[in-house]
Amino acid sequence: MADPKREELQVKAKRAILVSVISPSSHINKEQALDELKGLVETAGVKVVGTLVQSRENPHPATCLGKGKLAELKSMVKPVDAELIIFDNNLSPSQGRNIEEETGTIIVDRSELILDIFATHAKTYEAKLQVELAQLLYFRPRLKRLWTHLERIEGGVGAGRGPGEKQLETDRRLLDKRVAELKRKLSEVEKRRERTVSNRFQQLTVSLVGYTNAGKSTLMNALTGADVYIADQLFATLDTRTRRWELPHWGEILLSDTVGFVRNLPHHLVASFKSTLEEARQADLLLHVVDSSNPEVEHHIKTVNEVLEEIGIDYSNALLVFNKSDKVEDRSKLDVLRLKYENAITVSAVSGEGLDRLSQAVIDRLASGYVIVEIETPVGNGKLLSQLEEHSLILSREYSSDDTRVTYRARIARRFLPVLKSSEDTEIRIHDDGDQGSPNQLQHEESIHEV
Ligand SMILES: Nc1nc2c(ncn2[C@@H]2O[C@H](COP(=O)(O)OP(=O)(O)OP(=O)(O)O)[C@@H](O)[C@H]2O)c(=O)[nH]1
Ligand SMILES: [Mg+2]
Repeated sequence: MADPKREELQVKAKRAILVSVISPSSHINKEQALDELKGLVETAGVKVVGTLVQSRENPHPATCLGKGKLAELKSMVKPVDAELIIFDNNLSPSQGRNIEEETGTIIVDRSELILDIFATHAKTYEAKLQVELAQLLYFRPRLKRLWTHLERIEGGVGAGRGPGEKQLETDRRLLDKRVAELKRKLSEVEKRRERTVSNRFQQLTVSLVGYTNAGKSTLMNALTGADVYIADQLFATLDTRTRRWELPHWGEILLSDTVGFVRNLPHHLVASFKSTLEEARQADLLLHVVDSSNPEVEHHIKTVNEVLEEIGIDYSNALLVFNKSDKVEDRSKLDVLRLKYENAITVSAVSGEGLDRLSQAVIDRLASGYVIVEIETPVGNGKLLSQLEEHSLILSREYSSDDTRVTYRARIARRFLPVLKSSEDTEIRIHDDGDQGSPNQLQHEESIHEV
């Protein structure tokens, strides 16, 4: 069921020249400049037929490339039969138009390309709404150019002249209407999600975040087993990116996967993907997965942290996971990284190396925020039971021999401890040991209430 409106916005041409304008002081050198873009382009199903990199202090305000390079680009198009030119830079609407006029070829910039990839990959209802919204917002100021695309694609007469202002006005109004409609639908979905997420208080959640291609999904499969999609009634509203993860000697938690980050993420996309990252915002712990075999690893870490900050997710407690250790050729580089990021865990989602250590580190992190409580109370203390059900995970109930009293054992976040009020006939004991809350190993006891 292709949505014709969306179809129009997708890159259809298949042969492309890739272009990048980089600053001479950039950490990226000319040879590497297009590596990432090549990966993105291939994901979009486009064939690279030529490349051009210019080192320039600042992109030219009118054409991004300097005059000479622009002429060079123009001369490259015909011999290789390029159907479009893809810039690694983000172009202003007028830069895009100018380059298009100069080269006579469709121009796609970094944001458009990423939007296009997201549009093809969006699977869930919400993701589709978000991508469409992001696309419309991005294209709005570029409508004029888009019309030129369409005319060229259809080989229409008057290519390059663009539609009359009147037509543009009508289009903008239609577009604004659709934007409003998408926003309304999204806010409904968000409300529903908020409810689902907050209902899941008792179940601890860990979220995987990280640069695109770091191996988040692979790690998710390795940790949770390939086919354990959630089919349980209670979580029926979750999509398949959240799975159960059985931590040894700890119990079951939820692990959720998120969309990958890239540098220069289109601004509108960041905003509209905020709610997709709601899982990450509510998570008890973030696992920040990085591809430790990638030479850009430190920049990836920085980018991810910047995006997290931009969308208001606290990453100070994230646990860094150096993935793909099997692929690292120069182990000494990995050692340097590990010295720098001392608490990071090194793993390979493919070979399984380090996964046990990762589970243990996750348990240690989660445990520090939780304690086990033992509460003895008369049977029928409904108020206490409902408090426990709301704020803790009940691990066991045991009745006294005459069935008049019950002892609950429950795991509760420290911050919720004040909720539990002792009374004359209720005794609360907190088990707070080095293992902080592992349900199987209770040692030291600390009583907050003496009967
Ligand atoms: N050698 C090696 N390859 C890995 C490892 N983990 C993941 N990969 C590969 O890296 C590629 C990307 O893996 P994904 O799991 O899709 O990465 P992702 O982080 O989910 O990517 P996005 O969903 O695009 O953000 C795949 O080809 C994986 O097979 C690993 O530990 N070692
Ligand atoms: Mg993935």
